[in-house]
Amino acid sequence: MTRRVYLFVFELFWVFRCVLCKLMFRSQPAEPSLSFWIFWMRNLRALLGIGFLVSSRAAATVPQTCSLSSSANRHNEACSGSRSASTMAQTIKYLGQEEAQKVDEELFSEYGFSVDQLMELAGLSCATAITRAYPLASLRKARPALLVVCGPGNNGGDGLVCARHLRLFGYEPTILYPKRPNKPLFQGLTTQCEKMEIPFLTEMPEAEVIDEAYNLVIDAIFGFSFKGSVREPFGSILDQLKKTTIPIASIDIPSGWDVETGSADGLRPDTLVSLTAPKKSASLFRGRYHFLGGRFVPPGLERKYQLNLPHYPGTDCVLQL
Ligand SMILES: NC(=O)C1=CN([C@@H]2O[C@H](COP(=O)(O)OP(=O)(O)OC[C@H]3O[C@@H](n4cnc5c(N)ncnc54)[C@H](O)[C@@H]3O)[C@@H](O)[C@H]2O)[C@H](O)CC1
Ligand SMILES: [K+]
Repeated sequence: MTRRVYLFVFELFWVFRCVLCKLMFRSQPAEPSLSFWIFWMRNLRALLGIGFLVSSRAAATVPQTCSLSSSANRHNEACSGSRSASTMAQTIKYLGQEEAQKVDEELFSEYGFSVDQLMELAGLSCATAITRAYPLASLRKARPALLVVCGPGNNGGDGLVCARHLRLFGYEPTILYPKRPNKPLFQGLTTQCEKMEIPFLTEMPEAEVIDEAYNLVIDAIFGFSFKGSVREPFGSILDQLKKTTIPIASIDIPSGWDVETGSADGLRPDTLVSLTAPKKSASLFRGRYHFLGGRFVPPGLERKYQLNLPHYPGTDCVLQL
């Protein structure tokens, strides 16, 4: 600490000298090198760090300071260390259906989010997870073609957003969207995809055609509001998907699975992207990649539902579990 104070005084002196030279002689002392300035900034930051440490110790009642973003990475690293240590001891919570719906409702009613906001973040998380699990260079077919199957609720909306981002990431998604809700949100998302020149299919291809034409299927049919036995046209669509051999990436829940108890003869996705927090059925997921996405949970909501979410690294919107 004494060394840091000494350095800081020295650096202040240097700056003062520069200013003085400039004013008195309209000249500059030997130009400090870039490495000098980096050195100077680092130590100034270190000194400010000391100040922050002292003031945060004094304010011992402030429970969590990790959400401060601009106190440099050094602070974030310190937080991530302590946070991951604490979350390692507790395990991430797997939500039941009702609880998942309550968390969702509270995000809108108590925390002021809008659906399209969260859908955008959820869809971006899914697209990012897909780029991690299936990078463009790893795809087997000459064209980076993907099939995105969208259902009638918000899970389908996540699929549309995901497709749009994947298009921007260099993939070639094609969308099947057989039941389109008559709401401005979904109409807007559909228009955006059309304007991104993403083709829409009018009917579900046979499993062999899918295997031939695409590298991956993105399953955005049902999420945490799915209940009962599957109604048409989704029964036939899921039957085809079960027969495909290319990987399936499911958004939030493998479609057709009971949200809590899964399905013995349902889809077997290769990837699952759980949004906000995994649902109970995710414990039965046996694919290769399980990601957590939807990095938008406010701390109060996380505490209330004891979600024990793991720490997302840096600015990532997705985390492999
Ligand atoms: N908080 C978050 O994490 C967010 C998650 N998002 C995504 O939203 C879905 C949940 O959306 P919701 O609209 O509530 O439900 P679903 O998409 O699961 O589908 C409802 C839709 O499906 C029909 N349906 C239900 N059961 C059946 C059935 N047995 N057969 C046929 N059709 C059925 C129902 O009638 C509705 O039309 C969540 O999983 C996330 O993916 C948000 O995007 C952002 C916030
Ligand atoms: K799904």
